[in-house]
Order: sequence, then structure tokens, then C-alpha cells
Amino acid sequence: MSDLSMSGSAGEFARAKVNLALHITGRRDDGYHLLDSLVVFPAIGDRLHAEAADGLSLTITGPFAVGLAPNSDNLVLKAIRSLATACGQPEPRLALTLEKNLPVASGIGGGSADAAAVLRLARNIAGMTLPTLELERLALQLGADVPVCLDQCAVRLKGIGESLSHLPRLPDFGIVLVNPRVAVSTPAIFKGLENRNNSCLPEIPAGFETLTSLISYLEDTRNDMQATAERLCPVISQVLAALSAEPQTLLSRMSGSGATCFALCRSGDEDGLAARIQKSHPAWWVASSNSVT
Ligand SMILES: C[C@](O)(CO)[C@H](O)COP(=O)(O)OP(=O)(O)OC[C@H]1O[C@@H](n2ccc(N)nc2=O)[C@H](O)[C@@H]1O
Ligand SMILES: Nc1ncnc2c1ncn2[C@@H]1O[C@H](COP(=O)(O)OP(=O)(O)OP(=O)(O)O)[C@@H](O)[C@H]1O
Repeated sequence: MSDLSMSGSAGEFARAKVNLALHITGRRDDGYHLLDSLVVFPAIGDRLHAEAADGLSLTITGPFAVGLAPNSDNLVLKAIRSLATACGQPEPRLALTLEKNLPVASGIGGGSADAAAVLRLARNIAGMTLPTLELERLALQLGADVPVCLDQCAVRLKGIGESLSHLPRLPDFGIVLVNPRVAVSTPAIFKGLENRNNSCLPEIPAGFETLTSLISYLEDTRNDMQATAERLCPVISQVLAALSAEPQTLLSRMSGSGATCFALCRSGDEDGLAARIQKSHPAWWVASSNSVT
């Protein structure tokens, strides 16, 4: 079972997930936290490629391949194996290649994006499709961030990640992502939170007509994981200071559980802003995009 369309191969782009706002509004009995978050997907990400082969394999290339084993713990293999089991199919015979461009354990859901990418890619394999609700359930079992990565479009995310609702069309903007190359453990930040019962997001307007209206909305929101992450990983404060010092930055904040932070700017300003941050901090990972879904 490896009929990846007519050509026997297929590819998927696994975009980074950015939490523009992330409020922690409570905790379930099983310990998982309830979130209220605005999530977007810039055109910065990993690339997944699949070729028909004799068996299932995973090769990892790219700048962040080091330190990420291509073994059965990898979310790409976990996702394709869980899908095959759910579909009552044998393991698909695929040579998978993951070009790992996103830093690992960095608050932008790289592993979740990869898992979602392989689930999308499997649509090209006979017998490997599930009804949408079952696919979303399987995605959530792989990780709280996997369901939102399936469609890669701007949404409001609630619950632990299973409740997704579309946002009004967002205005054009540029985004710069900066990671100080320090891995941050998501469970450690959740565990270190001092307050788990914060307000939900302010009411979302019918439309964000201008970038100014989006920024002014976001200014009334927060990332409730940021203070804990800055305490446990102080370099995050340096990243935020560097981003907010740039005159073109309209808003800067941390994404997810960190350490990646972002700056929003006018579309067209993102490459210059990114270049200046990279020049002053050559050791940091910096990426920019003005195409955000
Ligand atoms: C913080 C976010 O990045 C915001 O988008 C996500 O909620 C994290 O999602 P994720 O990395 O896919 O998380 P998972 O791999 O499912 O969970 C890792 C660990 O984080 C904690 N966790 C995760 C999600 C959530 N809503 N509440 C939690 O408390 C749990 O201890 C869990 O064992
Ligand atoms: N394909 C993958 N890419 C990245 N990490 C993976 C992958 N497969 C498994 N992992 C493991 O998942 C853990 C979380 O990695 P990931 O890069 O998804 O974190 P993150 O960006 O902080 O995610 P989130 O924002 O959803 O919390 C890492 O410890 C890593 O070892």
C-alpha cells in the first residue's frame, strides 16, 4: 500500500504554529490546561516528502536534524502508524524524508506540524482516509497542537486544542520569528504556572479591517505562559527586548510555551527587521514571512 498519487511521491509543507495570543483559562481533572488562543501559520516550516518504497522509513535532513532521532518516537512515524491502525491497514510502504527547518521544542509546534503533515499526505494513499471527526480525534491523541495544524489556517483555539473556530479574515502583515536556540519543555512551563484561571480572550470583532485594529485587539491579550517561561529560561527576555527595540515592531510576544518569540510588522518590513536581529545576534535562529494563513 504505497500509491502516492500517479507519480508515486508526494510532499507537504508543515508550517510553524504561532500563538498570537494564549490565555490559560482553567485546568481539567486530568491535568491538561484549558486554553483560549489565536493561532496563525506563517510560511516558515518543515518539509515532508514521501516516496513509494519496500517498507516504512524516516530520514531527517535540514538544519535541525541534529538531535532529532528518526525513531518510533518521532511524531511523523507515530502519526502514520496510528492512522494505519485506525484504518485497519498494514504499515504503509513509504520512504519519508523530513527536512527539519524549525527548531525543536520551541513553542511553534514543529512536531505537531510534522504529524499533521503526514496525516494530510496519507490522503494520497488508498484505504488511509478517516472521516473528519475521527481524524481530528486521532490528531488530538498525538498531541494537543496536532488538530490545529491539520488545516493550517488562522483560528481561535479552545479546550485543550480540540475546539477550533475560524477567525475573520486577517489583514496583511509581516512576522519575524526568533529562537535563542534553547529548547523549552512544554510540560515544565505548564507545571510552573502560578495562575491557571485567567480571563478568556476579549470578544473577537466581526472583522479586523486594518493592521492597526488587529494590533490594538492583540494589545489587550497576553501569553499566560510567558512570565513562567522567562523565569525558567531568562534568555527569552533578551529576545523580547531585542524585538521590541526595533522601530518597525508593532507587537512582540512569545509563542506557545517558548522560547520562540515573534514580532508583527507591516508587510514588507519583515526581512529588514529579521536581518537586523540576525546581525546583532548571529547565534539566534531568525526567520521571516509576510504570507500568513
Ligand atoms: C502550549 C501549546 O503550544 C499552545 O498551542 C500547546 O497547548 C502544547 O501542545 P503540545 O505540545 O501538542 O502538547 P502535548 O504534547 O499534547 O502535551 C505535552 C504536555 O503538556 C501539557 N499540556 C499540553 C496541552 C494542554 N492544553 N495542557 C497541558 O497541560 C501536558 O502536561 C502534556 O503532557
Ligand atoms: N518531528 C518532530 N519534530 C520535532 N519534535 C519532535 C518530532 N517528533 C517528536 N518530537 C519530540 O516532541 C517534543 C516537542 O517538540 P516540538 O518541536 O513539537 O515542540 P514545541 O514547538 O514546543 O511544540 P508546542 O508548541 O506544540 O508545545 C520534542 O521533545 C521532540 O523530541
